[in-house]
Amino acid sequence: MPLKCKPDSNGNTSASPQENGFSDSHPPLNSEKAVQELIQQPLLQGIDDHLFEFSEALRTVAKALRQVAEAKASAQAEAAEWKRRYELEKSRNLQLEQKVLSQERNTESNEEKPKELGEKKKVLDEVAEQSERCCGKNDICSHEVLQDGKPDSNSSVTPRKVMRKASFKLAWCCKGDRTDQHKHDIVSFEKGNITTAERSSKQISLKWESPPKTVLILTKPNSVAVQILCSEMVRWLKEQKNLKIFVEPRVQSELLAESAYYDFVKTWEDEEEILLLHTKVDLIVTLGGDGTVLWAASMFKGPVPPIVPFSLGSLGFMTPFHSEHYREYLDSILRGPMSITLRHRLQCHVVRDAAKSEYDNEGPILVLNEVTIDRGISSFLTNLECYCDNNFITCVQGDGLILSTTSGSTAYSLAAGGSMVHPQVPAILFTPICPHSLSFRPLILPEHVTIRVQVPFNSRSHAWASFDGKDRKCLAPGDALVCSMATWPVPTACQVDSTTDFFRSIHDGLHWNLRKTQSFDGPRE
Ligand SMILES: NC(=O)c1ccc[n+]([C@@H]2O[C@H](COP(=O)([O-])OP(=O)(O)OC[C@H]3O[C@@H](n4cnc5c(N)ncnc54)[C@H](O)[C@@H]3O)[C@@H](O)[C@H]2O)c1
Ligand SMILES: Nc1ncnc2c1ncn2[C@@H]1O[C@H](COP(=O)(O)OP(=O)(O)OP(=O)(O)O)[C@@H](O)[C@H]1O
Repeated sequence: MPLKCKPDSNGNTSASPQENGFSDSHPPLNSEKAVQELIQQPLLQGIDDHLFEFSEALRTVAKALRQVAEAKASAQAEAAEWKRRYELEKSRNLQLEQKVLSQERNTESNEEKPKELGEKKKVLDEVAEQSERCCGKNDICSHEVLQDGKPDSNSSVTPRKVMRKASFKLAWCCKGDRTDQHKHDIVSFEKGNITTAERSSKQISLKWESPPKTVLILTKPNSVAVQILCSEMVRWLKEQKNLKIFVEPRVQSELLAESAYYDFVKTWEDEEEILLLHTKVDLIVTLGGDGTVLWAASMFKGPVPPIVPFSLGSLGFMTPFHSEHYREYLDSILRGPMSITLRHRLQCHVVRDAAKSEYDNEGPILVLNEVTIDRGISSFLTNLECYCDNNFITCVQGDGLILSTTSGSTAYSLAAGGSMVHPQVPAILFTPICPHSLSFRPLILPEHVTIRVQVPFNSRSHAWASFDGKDRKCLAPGDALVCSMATWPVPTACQVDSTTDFFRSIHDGLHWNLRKTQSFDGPRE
């Protein structure tokens, strides 16, 4: 029976002795019922306390287990990356050693001529130079990343015989400086002063070392204009440039339905072949809007060949090439050099509380724009605990949170009040969606951090994660999303250079800060 409360002289409420069954005239122990209540009351209280403590302890253990699982997964990912680099370096060295050996076999006498000695030294120097040239450590070496023609050593896919890819070099350059050396020093110490020796993100230029031979064309579905341009472009690339052409199975069927002439166009049959596409394709052409660029990037879970995005959508923030001039553009790109934007991607893991020590078995998801955690169809506020390198950032109470790349800064993050950031800036944007607070400002975090977004155990509702606006996944209370910068960027060709293209997009695409100019014929100081 619930106890009724009445206020005392101080206004506090307490149960009266009569109402709680204990009165002066009937001492408590005289009543069997009262005895039962007396015995049970402190006992229940004790059990509740113990249960509470026990559940708190369980939560702490679960949290510790989750942290261990996260640390383990990130160590495993790092180890796999080191292993991949090691294998790559080993096979490179082996190739070069074999080159030296075959040269030695060709030498007729044991007395090597000075010229041969010189050549041998050159090859050995090449070995040394290559191992020095790669960024090593934790840097992303564009040479290694983009010239990598080998399937991922972790991949479960059996490597098949692959075509040779065109090789190329990437070089940082700024106005007046077209050096093609990799430079890694960010600071130098001169007379005790710290100075910036080299900027990390200069304009990047791609120079082919051998001509590209294979092009993959990806198209927006369901568009007649795209279909017409695609068949015209395929014909031109084959007849004028003699290139091998890959398209999606859907597009191959469309082309063959149009004419049997297109029987030279190649495609793939299963997911395994898609995983190996980066070893065959020198260049990707996209025909559509930004969504088609996102689609192209999502097909490549590892290295991505350079993308040339032609604009056949309405906004086209990442598609600077106008389709009507495709011949001139492709002509110049196939000859090289071309400016590229290395667009960073985020790598996301869903950590299930139910699995405790296991990452979601679907593996990491790479996004070019953003990962969004929102309330889905639930009408409750989302309640998301956010950590940056295990430091508590804040609890997002609102419609959700966007973790965006700088390329995605002009997409959903912008609509939620985030800053627009040049795509070459290496950073992660932390932008709340409709936060129910007056002081929540968006953040921009450095590229090296790991962000964890946790749905609390006591959350009233589930949250939903979506990746570049697709593949929604439910996050139950206790689940978390862990996000960090991915190793594999997306190189997109620039029409002019990344800065000119960026400003052109925000002016032409978003009409940024457009206002009628004030007339000059008003009052003056
Ligand atoms: N409120 C919003 O602004 C909102 C809501 C949901 C999704 N989105 C964005 O849509 C993206 C998916 O694009 P889609 O084409 O597949 O879906 P979509 O067809 O719904 O198009 C979304 C719009 O966002 C634009 N867009 C996409 N990426 C951009 C970028 N990096 N910079 C500037 N604009 C960009 C596209 O051009 C398009 O106009 C998501 O990654 C998300 O960023 C935005
Ligand atoms: N090759 C493809 N296969 C399947 N879906 C695709 C493919 N290319 C694009 N899409 C999807 O089609 C949708 C529309 O594509 P896209 O954004 O390129 O065109 P758009 O909407 O006309 O352009 P804009 O947004 O600039 O108006 C996107 O959701 C995208 O994910």
